[in-house]
Amino acid sequence: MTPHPLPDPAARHHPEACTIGVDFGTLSGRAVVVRVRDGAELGSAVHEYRHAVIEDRLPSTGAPLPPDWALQHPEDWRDVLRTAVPAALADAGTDPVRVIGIATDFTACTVLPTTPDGTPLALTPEWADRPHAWPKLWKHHAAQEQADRINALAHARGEKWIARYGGKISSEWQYAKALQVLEEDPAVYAACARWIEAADWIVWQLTGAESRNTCTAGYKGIHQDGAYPSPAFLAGLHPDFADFPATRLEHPLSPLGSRVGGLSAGAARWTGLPEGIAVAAGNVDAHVAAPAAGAVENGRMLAIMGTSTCHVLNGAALAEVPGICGVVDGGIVEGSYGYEAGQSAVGDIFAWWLRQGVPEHYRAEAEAAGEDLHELLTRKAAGQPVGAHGLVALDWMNGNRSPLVDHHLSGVVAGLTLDTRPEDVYRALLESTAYGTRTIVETFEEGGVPVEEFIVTGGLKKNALLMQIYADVLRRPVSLGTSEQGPALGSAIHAAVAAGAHPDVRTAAAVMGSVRRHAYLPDPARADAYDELFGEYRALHEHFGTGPDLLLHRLRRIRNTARLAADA
Ligand SMILES: Nc1ncnc2c1ncn2[C@@H]1O[C@H](COP(=O)(O)OP(=O)(O)O)[C@@H](O)[C@H]1O
Ligand SMILES: O=C(CO)[C@H](O)[C@H](O)COP(=O)(O)O
Repeated sequence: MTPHPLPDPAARHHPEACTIGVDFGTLSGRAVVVRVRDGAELGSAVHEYRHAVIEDRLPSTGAPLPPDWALQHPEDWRDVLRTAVPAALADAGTDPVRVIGIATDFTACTVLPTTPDGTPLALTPEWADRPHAWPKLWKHHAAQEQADRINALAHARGEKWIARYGGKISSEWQYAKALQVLEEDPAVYAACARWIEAADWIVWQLTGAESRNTCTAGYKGIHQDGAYPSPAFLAGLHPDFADFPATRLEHPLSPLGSRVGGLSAGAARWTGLPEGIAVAAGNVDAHVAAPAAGAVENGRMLAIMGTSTCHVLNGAALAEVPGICGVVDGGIVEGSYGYEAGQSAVGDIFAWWLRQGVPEHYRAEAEAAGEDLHELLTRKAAGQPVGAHGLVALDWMNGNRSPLVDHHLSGVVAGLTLDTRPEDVYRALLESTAYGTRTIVETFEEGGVPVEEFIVTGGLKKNALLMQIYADVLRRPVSLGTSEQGPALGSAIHAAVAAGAHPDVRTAAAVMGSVRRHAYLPDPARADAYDELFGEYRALHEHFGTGPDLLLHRLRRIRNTARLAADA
């Protein structure tokens, strides 16, 4: 077969030159085609993962999964490349020859064990029946016990890096998950040649060669000051864990926006793109969005609001802020310290209430009105005065990522009466996530990292009531990234840099990114009313989230014991 002619280096200067950004979210992958000279989004497509989030049963055997597990299927990710990319090209009507580069971003820490050539253990006949062989999605929360031990030992040994992660490493990140595999299925751990973020694995699928990016290594892999945690520290967790980084992580790290290879012939066939075009280093679905939404300058916090929310923020100086997810030099963009915090469930909380708390006649009403349930409940909830429902909720249905870093906490709704309606609870849940974000903003400011602007991107920015609630609760304007696919646009921007169309991410962001500043302004009267309710939220936060013997932990223990006994 005659190989594809390698792309003409001059192609990057063609006025219709474009790049592809592919955003791998929790529930779907989204591809966009973006013109590099102005950031115009020429076309897009979405592909829903066939297996969505695997929480109940292992796909290969049907065996029940233990509580707090969350897996995904690697073929669902490859399907995005085979379907959403060609569909986005078709939607754009773009000749593939105009595409000069592709970049991807992924949820993180979504991590999987592979063979030396990158084959997921989950897709091998020998290991497919073992739950620990499967990719652990970022929201896999069954490694909290391992995370607790990691944190206790890090503080006991005075590890310098622990302060870079707010004083606590999350059970959602690479080490707790890997330690859980080692302790619960050592054979799988032994067969694992590479423990790799899906953000890097998908790039491996595009180029045919392994690469590792600085973003996931820094925020999820505890790579700080040029090194991973020491063998002495790791041996203190488990004697066979001492060489975990050296054997399963070690690889040269590629900066964000760098070219890590050319599109392989196989990936060219999947995607319909020219073989050899630039492929950018992998990235995280939150951090990647900063250049798309005017958030590369220091002090501009970007909230990527979807299933969960990530708050990414650049700062001029290194500060040790308690309870954040992490700070990495150049972790968002070169030249700044990149800070990350987050809420492990936001859209997921609203989806839960739509599934469980809405009566059938509401569904019928929505269908008759041609609305989805979010739109119906939002419309019903919009008119009531602040506080009229008498509710305050804790947005911890999937644990608390920041600032408590505890995924065995759970949600609370206070103030329920026999008159409470579904839209009242829906609104209280919307508000609870705003209170959680205000707690994070205040944590950064108290920690010495200024937050001068609050910008939103992600699927939730379309909910006008939610955005106005955030402006009122935060007592500050809410700006909006204008793209409907912020992370995917961010990836396309990184692809443009990798392809040489722009010299660096900051320059590309100025040309290709776009933000609608101060789209929502706080209403002083509502903001005053929310100050009182935020005070009640903080009282619940302290009561249920801090202290030595927590009711929510006891309930989690009782729940898990009962479920495991029932499955035995
Ligand atoms: N109108 C809406 N108002 C509030 N939440 C919404 C609305 N529409 C969808 N959602 C929530 O958005 C989440 C999906 O966010 P999205 O950014 O599209 O995906 P991902 O989290 O995979 O990146 C779901 O949890 C869903 O419940
Ligand atoms: O922790 C993350 C980034 O650091 C995850 O990627 C994020 O929480 C999940 O993304 P989404 O809510 O868009 O599905």
